[in-house]
Amino acid sequence: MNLLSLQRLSVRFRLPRGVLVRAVSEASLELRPGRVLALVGESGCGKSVLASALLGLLPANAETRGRAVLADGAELLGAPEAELAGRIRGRQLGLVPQSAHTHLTPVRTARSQLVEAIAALRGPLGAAELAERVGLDPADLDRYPHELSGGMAQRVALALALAGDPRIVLADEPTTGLDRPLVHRTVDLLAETAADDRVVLLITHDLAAARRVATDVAVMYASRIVESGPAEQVLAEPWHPYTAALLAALPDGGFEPIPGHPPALTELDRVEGEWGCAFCSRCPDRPGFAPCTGDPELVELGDRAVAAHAPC
Ligand SMILES: Nc1ncnc2c1ncn2[C@@H]1O[C@H](COP(=O)(O)OP(=O)(O)OP(=O)(O)O)[C@@H](O)[C@H]1O
Ligand code: NI
Repeated sequence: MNLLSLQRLSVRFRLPRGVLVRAVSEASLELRPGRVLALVGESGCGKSVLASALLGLLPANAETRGRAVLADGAELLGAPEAELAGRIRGRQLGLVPQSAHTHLTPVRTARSQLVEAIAALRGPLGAAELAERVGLDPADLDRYPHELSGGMAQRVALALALAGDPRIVLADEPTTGLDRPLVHRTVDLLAETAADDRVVLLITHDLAAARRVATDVAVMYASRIVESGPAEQVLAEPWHPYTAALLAALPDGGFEPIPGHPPALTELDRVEGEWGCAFCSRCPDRPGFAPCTGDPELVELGDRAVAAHAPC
């Protein structure tokens, strides 16, 4: 059973003078209970836009296509704001923000913010129970945000995200700016959250953090998911040259940076039309200057999927 199923989700932004930004293209994902799905890829590839689409938080110039269906059959895309605010956000989908410290109101204790969230969302657990669930001493809830260590602030942020007892937790770059030990504690906490029969969508460009806790990985490049599957398989034996390049850029993968830059998201139709795949211009596997003859759409093979390259 899926808690959330994305079916060919696309998002584009309409800019003045008819310019279109293709931010998410045909993304399909299954979010299953007990799993941590890491959505990885370089900056600007569309990860946060995908999360915003699920939460109904896209700006007015955005257009969506495809489906995002909850376990009860509810469709998230295009759902009325009243339903999203009253029934979905916080209750079915919780959001762990990028920066826990700046997300908290500085002049109020953690407890008062948590109590308010529980009341607003009519959450089933009290503040002390939620604190315990995220490994926080309930006494620490009486601290003001500036009195919280980085680790405590992360735990408060997670407690806030869990206040409405959502089964789907979206964490968008929850480890940005943290030192390595705190990165580990934060993602371990998310993994514990998932073990509680929830699913965590961990959006990150920290592949090492993803490798630590993810059960599943989806790799995004220039608006498309180019590879997905069980984490241990995808990260040990990547099929897409972009996944391989990301792994080679890690310290223990050789520290080999990926040359060049992704194409502009306003240029993707042209680039894919010309080259078959948007990664081609950076692809180390590409023989000479022959374009990919593959289709950028995902092909499923068992529980893995990869954009079909005639090998780059
Ligand atoms: N309202 C908007 N109008 C036009 N373009 C937008 C809008 N919002 C986002 N974009 C573009 O969509 C693209 C995807 O952005 P997104 O924030 O999803 O990237 P990301 O993968 O989350 O990157 P990062 O790792 O930096 O967070 C970017 O090129 C961004 O400029
Ligand atoms: Ni290619």
